[in-house]
Amino acid sequence: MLTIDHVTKSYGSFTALEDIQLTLSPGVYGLLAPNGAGKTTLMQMIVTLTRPTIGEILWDGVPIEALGSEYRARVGYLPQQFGFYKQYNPEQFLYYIGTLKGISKAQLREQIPTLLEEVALFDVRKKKMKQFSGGMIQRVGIAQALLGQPDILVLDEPTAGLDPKERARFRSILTKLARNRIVLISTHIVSDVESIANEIIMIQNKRIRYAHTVPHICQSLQGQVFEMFVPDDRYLSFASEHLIVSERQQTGGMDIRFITTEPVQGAKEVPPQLEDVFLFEYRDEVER
Ligand SMILES: Nc1ncnc2c1ncn2[C@@H]1O[C@H](COP(=O)(O)OP(=O)(O)OP(=O)(O)O)[C@@H](O)[C@H]1O
Repeated sequence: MLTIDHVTKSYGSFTALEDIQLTLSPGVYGLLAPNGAGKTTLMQMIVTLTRPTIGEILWDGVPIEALGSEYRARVGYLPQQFGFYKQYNPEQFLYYIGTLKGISKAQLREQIPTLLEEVALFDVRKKKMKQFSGGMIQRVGIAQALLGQPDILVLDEPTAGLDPKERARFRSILTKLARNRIVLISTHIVSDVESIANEIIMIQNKRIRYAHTVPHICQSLQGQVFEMFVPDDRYLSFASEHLIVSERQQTGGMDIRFITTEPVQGAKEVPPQLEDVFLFEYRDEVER
């Protein structure tokens, strides 16, 4: 179990995260927040690239700093900017990274073919990566993070730049990988994690806003999400009075999904979704 115990991180006089308190046990965690909220900072502390200014991180009750390399061997990390060698094929690259991680040749021979299968790259294992799509490169990135069979897998915006088909493939791969390990995925795209995360962690104003299941988080907007048709001539005044979460053009007006605490005539209440909560919580930060 990984415990983030009252962690604050400052860069000089700027505080990026404040009093973060989290407990992670095996499962998928979606770290969901707009850019700049501190997702990378939190992940970098978990993978020991940077240290908390205040507080500490513990693995099964022991501070990770005290565990040193023993802890780092249990962690797999895919950074936001993942550096790879275009001239290498995935198999060569995994041998190279595995050797740097100190994994024995025998273990690599056993692990690499399985990993390539798991991320659906076995058939292209001998192809140079310069020919690969963004999605294929990200899958190589996951495979390298999985070398050494880590207990904690940290993926920083792994779906950035991927098309919808690759995103779907990614979700199904991650679901399989999450058995018996902690998988922490950061994203600012709700649909990337909504269906696969056991728990969603939202950061707001440098603190944890939510760390809970999707249904539990959605309850926060129960009875406040509505849909209705708004004719063109009423659209502008409606938009200025309500928080619109989505809209679809129709003849003569718009089908609008919106959040309100006041009753609106003709509006139909609908069950809240995670996207509604995300747009509501970050209404001043998210560009729409
Ligand atoms: N080394 C650093 N020195 C100073 N400020 C930093 C440093 N690293 C991050 N920050 C600041 O801390 C805040 C959180 O950054 P962080 O990269 O953790 O956010 P993020 O949620 O991962 O966003 P993104 O997806 O854009 O990376 C930002 O305001 C950022 O400018």
